[in-house]
Amino acid sequence: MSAPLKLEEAQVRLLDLLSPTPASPCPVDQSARLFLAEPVIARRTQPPTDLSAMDGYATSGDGPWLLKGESRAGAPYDMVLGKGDAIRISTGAQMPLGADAVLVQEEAQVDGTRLTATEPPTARFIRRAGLDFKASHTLLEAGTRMGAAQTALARAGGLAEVVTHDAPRVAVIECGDELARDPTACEPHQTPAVNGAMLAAMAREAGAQVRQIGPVADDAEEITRAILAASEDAALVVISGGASVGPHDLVKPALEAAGFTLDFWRIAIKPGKPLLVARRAGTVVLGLPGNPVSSFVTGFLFMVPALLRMAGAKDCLPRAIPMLLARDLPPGGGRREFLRARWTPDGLVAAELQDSSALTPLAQAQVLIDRPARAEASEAGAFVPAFLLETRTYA
Ligand SMILES: Nc1nc2c(c(=O)[nH]1)N[C@H]1C(S)=C(S)[C@@H](COP(=O)(O)OP(=O)(O)OC[C@H]3O[C@@H](n4cnc5c(N)ncnc54)[C@H](O)[C@@H]3O)O[C@H]1N2
Ligand code: MOO
Repeated sequence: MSAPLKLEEAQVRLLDLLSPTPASPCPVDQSARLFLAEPVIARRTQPPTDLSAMDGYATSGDGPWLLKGESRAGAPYDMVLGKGDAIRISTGAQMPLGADAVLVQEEAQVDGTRLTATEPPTARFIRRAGLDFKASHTLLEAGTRMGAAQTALARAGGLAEVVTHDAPRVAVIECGDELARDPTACEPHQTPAVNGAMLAAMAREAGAQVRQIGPVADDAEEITRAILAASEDAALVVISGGASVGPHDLVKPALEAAGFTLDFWRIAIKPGKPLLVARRAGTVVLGLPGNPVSSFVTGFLFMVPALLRMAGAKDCLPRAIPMLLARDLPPGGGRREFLRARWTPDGLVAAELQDSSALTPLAQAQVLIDRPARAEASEAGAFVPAFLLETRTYA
């Protein structure tokens, strides 16, 4: 049995087996959550001309000024201002030719057509043409995830369509004789099936189309059939449970029977050690350990990055950020550990209960603390690397 792989090595091995989905044009307004297959290039300059950043008066030269007219957003003043001239102007309206400053309304005094100022007008309140971007500039690179701000930028750049990768398809299988599909009808010898729904929710959040299969019994033939059915239309098949060493952990023999080759098995992290990756032609199977928290953590560290790779993301792996500890942490164990922690206004508080079956602390956690193997104790006030669970830390 080979030694468990280092986390980062295993992540790269998995990502290297996967490729992005095909690309197709998509209306900008419907592109949220998809990843760009081609860069977004500006078709226009923004702003296209100098604009006023304030409500007030566009002025030319020194005052007092003679008021000549008005420039409103959408209705510009189309004559040239001479020295000593001014016009009324609104925020976002075009500066007329010849104007060199803006006098804000609060500092203006108007008497008929005569304008005077309590403070001098300033060019700081002019938004210069091209301040935001110029035509032909790259606004968004390929591999960027579209969201609210990116939609706004692409539209401002004059685009109605962008080219995005199709949403990846993933099948999620859960196995175990003890799993009750219906949580309201769970016998004492059973446990409600949670991993399928949990992983499906994570995958949907990552932008994937999900097919959920199971619960499947601990039976090698049934698992083989489920894997074959799942791989018909999904390039990634995620199986939870049955990945360990017990006599009922049948995912490995089932994969072999379905014609898959094991790429690696076991990684040096807690929870999540007995993770496996196998492949056959264009299909990759990611086998996650059955303990629900192990499935969640490895879903976060492996499944979501895999889906992001398929979705065409530039950066697929989550990035840890240094975060302040609100409470002391005891020394780390022999395996690199991902601790469930709450992110309070005082800093991070790791859950007391770190058992890989315990869903209560998981559901209360906003953060996973990345604790190195054999870490020394850390004191409150120290910074530790941590992953935010519910943000766009991936891309
Ligand atoms: N002798 C050893 N035993 C175990 C080892 C080991 O190295 N040597 N590793 C342990 C570790 S670490 C983990 S993690 C688990 C993983 O085991 P499996 O992937 O085979 O998972 P199962 O045995 O099928 O289930 C474990 C546990 O989780 C519950 N479970 C499974 N699937 C679901 C689901 N879909 N919904 C809810 N709960 C689920 C299951 O009932 C078990 O309680 O192995 C250790 N053992
Ligand atoms: O690695 Mo297991 O996932 O510790 O519980």
